[in-house]
Order: sequence, then C-alpha cells, then structure tokens
Amino acid sequence: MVLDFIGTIDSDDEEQILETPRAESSKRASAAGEKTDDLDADFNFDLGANNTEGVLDLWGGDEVEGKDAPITVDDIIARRTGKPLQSYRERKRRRDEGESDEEESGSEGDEEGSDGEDDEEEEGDEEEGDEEGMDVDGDEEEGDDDDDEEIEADSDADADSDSDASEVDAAEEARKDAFFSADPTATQTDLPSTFASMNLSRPLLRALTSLGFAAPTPIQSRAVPLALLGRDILGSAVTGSGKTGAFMIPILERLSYRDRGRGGQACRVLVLCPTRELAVQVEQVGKALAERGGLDVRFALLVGGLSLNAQAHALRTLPDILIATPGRLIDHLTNTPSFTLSALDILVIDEADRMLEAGFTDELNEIVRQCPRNRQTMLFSATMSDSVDELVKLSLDKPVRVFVDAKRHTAAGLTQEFVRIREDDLRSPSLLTLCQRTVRERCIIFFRSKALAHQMRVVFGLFGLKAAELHGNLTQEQRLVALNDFKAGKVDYLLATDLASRGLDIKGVETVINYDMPGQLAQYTHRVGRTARAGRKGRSITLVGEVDRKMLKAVIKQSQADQIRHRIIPGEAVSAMAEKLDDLKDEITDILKEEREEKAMRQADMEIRKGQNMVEHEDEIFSRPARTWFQSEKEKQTAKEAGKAAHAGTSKQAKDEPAKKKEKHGKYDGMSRRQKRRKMAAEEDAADQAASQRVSAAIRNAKKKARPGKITEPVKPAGKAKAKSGKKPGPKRSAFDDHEGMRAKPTKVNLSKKGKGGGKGGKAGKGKGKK
Ligand SMILES: Nc1ncnc2c1ncn2[C@@H]1O[C@H](COP(=O)(O)OP(=O)(O)OP(=O)(O)O)[C@@H](O)[C@H]1O
Repeated sequence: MVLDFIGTIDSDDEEQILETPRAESSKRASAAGEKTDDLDADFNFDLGANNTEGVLDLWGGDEVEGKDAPITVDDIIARRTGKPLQSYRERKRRRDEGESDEEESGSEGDEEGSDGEDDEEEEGDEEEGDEEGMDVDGDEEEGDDDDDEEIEADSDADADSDSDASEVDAAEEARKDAFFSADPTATQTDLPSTFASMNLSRPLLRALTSLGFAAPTPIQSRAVPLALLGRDILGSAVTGSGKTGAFMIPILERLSYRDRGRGGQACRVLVLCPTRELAVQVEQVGKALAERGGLDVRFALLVGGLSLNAQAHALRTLPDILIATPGRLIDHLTNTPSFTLSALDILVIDEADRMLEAGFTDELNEIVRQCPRNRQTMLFSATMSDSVDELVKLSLDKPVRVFVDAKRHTAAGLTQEFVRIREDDLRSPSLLTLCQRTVRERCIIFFRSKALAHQMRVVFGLFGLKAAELHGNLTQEQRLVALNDFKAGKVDYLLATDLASRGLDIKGVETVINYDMPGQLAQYTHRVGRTARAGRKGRSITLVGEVDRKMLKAVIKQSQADQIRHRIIPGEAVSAMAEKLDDLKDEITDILKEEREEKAMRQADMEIRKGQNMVEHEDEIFSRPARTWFQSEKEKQTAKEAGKAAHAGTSKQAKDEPAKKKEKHGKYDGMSRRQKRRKMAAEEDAADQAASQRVSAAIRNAKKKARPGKITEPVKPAGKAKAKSGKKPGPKRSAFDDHEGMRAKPTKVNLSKKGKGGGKGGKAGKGKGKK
C-alpha cells in the first residue's frame, strides 16, 4: 500500500482538523453578492431538532407517550450501575460548575483520571506511535507488493482482451450518446450566480433569502435552469452540496404556475426516497421553502411507520407534492380508493442509484408503470451511475447528465483517517479507546449489522458513553427519538447501520467512524458524507482490517491525497481496553438477557391488549376491507435479501460463509444425541450405497462404450455437435469406420418408424455383425 503521501496522526491534537470554519468567508462573499462555493454552514433545516415532541406528532406521537415508554438499555445500565448516563456536555458542565456529590465525583474522578492519564501517555505514545507507524508503513509496503503483483497479473489477463474491452467501451459510449442529451451547462461560462438571475418568482426568492440561501450551489446553478425547462435530469454532486434544493426549487417554481381552476387540483409531484428518515427530511426542506415564501403548496408524506388512515385521508385532499418511500406508496396505490398517479407532472428519485438496486427494482418498476409517460423525471445521487442498462427501465426522455466536478467523490472539507486493525478482536477495544480519548461527541458510528450496533450501545453505556441506536430493528418512534436526541446533543454517539448512511443532513456532525469498512465504495462515500456538509469541515475515521485492504485502496484512489491521514491508536491503550472489555463480558450478557426479558414481558402485555381490542372491536375490525399487497411476504423477503446482498457488496466468501454455517448448524437441530447418531449412520449408509451404485454405473458405462455401436446408429457425440452447430449432417458413418477401418455393407432399415424400426434394425444389425 502506498502510504507515502498519507500524513500520520499520532497525537490526539484535533484542532488542526476540526477547526470549524464559521463560514465567515461565505457570509462575507454573500453579503457582497459574490458567487461562492461555500454553503451557509449555519443554516439548519432541522425544524424539530430541539423539539422532539413536535416531530413526534408528525409520526403519530400519541403512540409514544411517556406513560408506556419501554425500558431502554440505558435504563437497565443505570439500574445496575446506579449511575445515570450523561452526555459529554452534561458531564463537562457539571465539572465546570464544580458539582461534587459523591456519586458524581466518583464518575468524574474516573473520567478525569483517565483523561489526565491519556494526556500523559500521549507524549510517550507519540514515540511509540511513530515506531508503530513506521512498522505499519513497512508492512503496508510489503503487502503492497503482493497487491501490485495481483494487479499486474490482472492487467496481464486484461491485456489479452484489451481490444474487446475497448470495443465494449466504445459501444457503451455510443449507447450513452444516443441515450443522453448533451448538457448545455457543461461548458457554459455564465452559469447563474444568483437565484435572482434564474428568473425565479418573487415569493420563492424571498423564501430562499429567508433560509439563508444567498447563492446557488454549483449543482443548483446547473440543474435548476434545466429543470425549469422541464428536462429529464440525471444529477450528481458530492454529499452535502445541496441536491435537495436542486430539485425542490424548480418543483416549487413550476407549481406556482399550475392550473388552479376547476379540476386543477391533483397530485403533481412525487419524490421517492429510500428511507423514511430521508423522506421526512425532504418534506421538511420543501415545507420550509413553501412556508417562508407563502406558497400555496400542500405536501403529503407517505412512509411506513405512520398512520395509513391519516395518509389515506391526506391523499383524498389531492396534495400537490407526495414524498414517499416505495413500499408505502404502492400500498396506497393498491388500497386507497381513487388514488392514482395519473396527473403526475414530475417524478424525482432521490438517492437514485440505491433505488435502482435489486431490493427496490420491482417496486420502482411498478411505480414508474403507473406514472404518465410524458412526466418530467429527475434522478439525483452523490454516487449516480450513468449506466444506460439501469436507466432505460425508467423511460426517460433524452435526459441530461449534470455531473458536477465528477472527479471529486467526497466533500472538500473532509479529512479521511484510517486506523489499521491487525486482529479483528481489537476492533471493539480500538473503537472504545478512540471514543474515550479522542472523539467525545457529535459522532455517527456505522456498523455492518443491527445486532452489533445494539451490542455496542450496551458496551458504550457501561463505559459511561451516551449513545443512541438507529437501525431497522427499532420501531419508527425509537428511530425518530434516537435521531432527535442525537441532533439535540442529548447523546454523543449515533450507532447506526446504513439506514442512516444516505441523505441525512444532521447539523454539526464532526466525526463519522466506520467500525468496519463497508462492502461498496458508494456506501463508504455516503457514510463519510454525513460530515463535512455545506462547506463545513469534518473527519471520518475508518477501522481497516486485513480483509479490507482492497477497498481501502479503492477509497484512497478516489480521494485527494491531502484528505488522507493514517491514525494510530496507542497499542497499550487498546490492550488495556481489551482487558476491561473482557472483564465486562458477563455483565454485557446479563444486560442483554435482562433486556430480552423486559421485551418479552412487554410483548406479552401487548398481545393481551391486542386480544382485548379484537374482542371489543371485532365487528368494526372485520368490516374493514381487506388490504391487498403488491408482493407476497415471500417475494418481499426475496427482494429484501437481493437488495441487501447488492447493497452490502460483501465478498463472496463472506456471503457464503454464514449460509454454510447455518446449514450445518440447522441439520440436526432439536434432535437427541441418539436420534442424531442414528440419522448420521443412516446418512452414511445411504452415501455408501449411492457411491457403490455410482461405481457400478460407471463400470457398466465403460463396458458399454467399449462395445461397437449399432450399425445404423450415427456416432452420438459427433451427431449432437453437428446438430448444435446447425451444420448439415454429413453421410452417416458406421461404428466400424472407427474401429476396424473396413466398411460394413449398408443395411436397409425403415427409418420412418423411428423408434421401433431403429430398434429392430439395430437388433438385425447386431445379429449380422455377430455373424
Ligand atoms: N444554496 C444554498 N446555500 C446555502 N446552504 C445550502 C444551499 N443549498 C443547500 N444548502 C444546505 O446544504 C446542506 C446540504 O444540502 P442537501 O442535504 O440538499 O445535500 P445533498 O447534496 O442532498 O447531500 P446528500 O448527497 O448527502 O444527500 C443543507 O443543510 C442545506 O441547508
């Protein structure tokens, strides 16, 4: 690996990286009316960050009232340790205020002690770190040779097919040329530098100013004018560069000219998003713009986890803009009477490359099928692909590719750090060390699995680190509470799966940690894109194991050299943490067990209530029309699995291994030892029998092959091959031709009676041959 250009960080001095620009330059430039690439870093779309209740209302908050709030892991930990968890800021405030009741001083003492220790250690560690850093570099170089060999070998193989590949490339390029329109903005030197120069209406201009959007971002400068012309667009620009505005501004502008006369009311715009949280956010952006501009535009949010009835009711009022996740939208298209997309003018697919992946294919096809063909379609993503194969099914009309600064894959203000993990067992201790010493707040940590994210929350809790989880195993309310607690700074870490990797715009995220390297490059790009948004600075830290080296190379290849750093976490600190973690194993198991028991009790309670409800409201429940589903549960599951595999992009080995394990594990599940032994013996017998049958069959076949064939029978393999190749069969050959070099007399057989006649002829032939 080439680490020469990678700056090594071996102290915990973050100032250099995290000095957050207060967007002064941006503001100055905006004030002067200049065009600037810096976005308004202080602008916040988060209308509900500090108002959890308000946002919960949006999600049917009545279900989350405090009276029935479930016991959380934090509660269990607090109960067991006798110390409530506090965020970093709370701890700091208390320390500053000198609060010192016994309990607090205990926990603070620990923390301060460890802080102090860390500081002392750091100097020593630096040297150690340096040494280790050199060591790592050395190893990396060695390893790199191996990789280079592999790559060279690959390129050797490639060389043979170079001309084929270039033909394919040229063909693909030709297809793209035919499919896309040329982008008139690509070479345009006088792109609009202000919103006013885009000929937007006054109310919308007012709204933009009031939101602090002084000047359009590059993607907005290029995409908005095209979108206003009604063009189909394939838009791409780095994460956090204002793509939401790039489609929402022209939508609102176009809607202000809609027909409002009789029958003019209809659902005209549909924005599809892959996750509920992103849909909520897009709706907030649209609503904020509409409200600030006093625009008469109505929105409906169609996402899972919200009341179906409330959404159906909203749909009956024909809102102008629908923001939806695909599954819930199809549910409404199937079950909400008179709801159609027949009047749709604009379809937007946000995070379009994700939506084109396997898991969403069926749903997306169905939605597109129900949209009018003459609609305008806009696709956006930071990792948008322009592969024609994927796009043709969306029936686009000569779309324009608007790819801003296509060579840049990550935000300019992002510093990407990588920590080498030599043994997988050291991953968790490394993460904890990092969080205790360095990354103390405003951090999203991504995990490959929900279970791991959850387990880590318990561990974080035991170490006094306040965290929330965000993944698909939680109820919608829990997901939202987690998100809002993190936004409001009530928790310092958001432990998430890829559910949170795309689109979420959370102000002030300073650090993104990848507990493991994601399986796809696009996933990495979106994860680290949760920081360094809108012109701010931010940092990502990725723990890289040996198996992740290929992906690391790919990441480095797509990044600017000055963005990359090599971070070293002092080995001693990690070892000490590993020991502490080891000591806590039983405690962690007990907490998880206690949590499962709490959950089971709640579940039982819920079942009882459900039963009571059924009894009380039986008539009403059974009088409701049955809902129909677009896909059966099985189909849904298959699509989900396919989507997961495509999205995770895990190595084949990693994908196969769990499957193998499962099969092996499940085979004798639930059997007693005796049953298991019997079954194994029977299986062995059956295997032996099958093997001896195979041997006998092989002997029979060999003998058969050695016998001369029937006289009139064409030699099989040659005949088959000819038939396949479509060539005319030549004159029939006798089996003797091959064996004895002498030609047998042609025998007359009645070929019209194929089966029987042939058989007879065969027999006759055989008889003759024998004579
Ligand atoms: N013209 C603008 N001026 C100032 N700030 C802006 C402007 N446009 C967008 N922003 C801000 O930039 C931030 C990022 O915008 P947005 O979420 O649309 O990014 P994105 O490109 O869609 O990111 P992702 O690829 O992660 O989905 C938002 O907080 C928004 O307030």
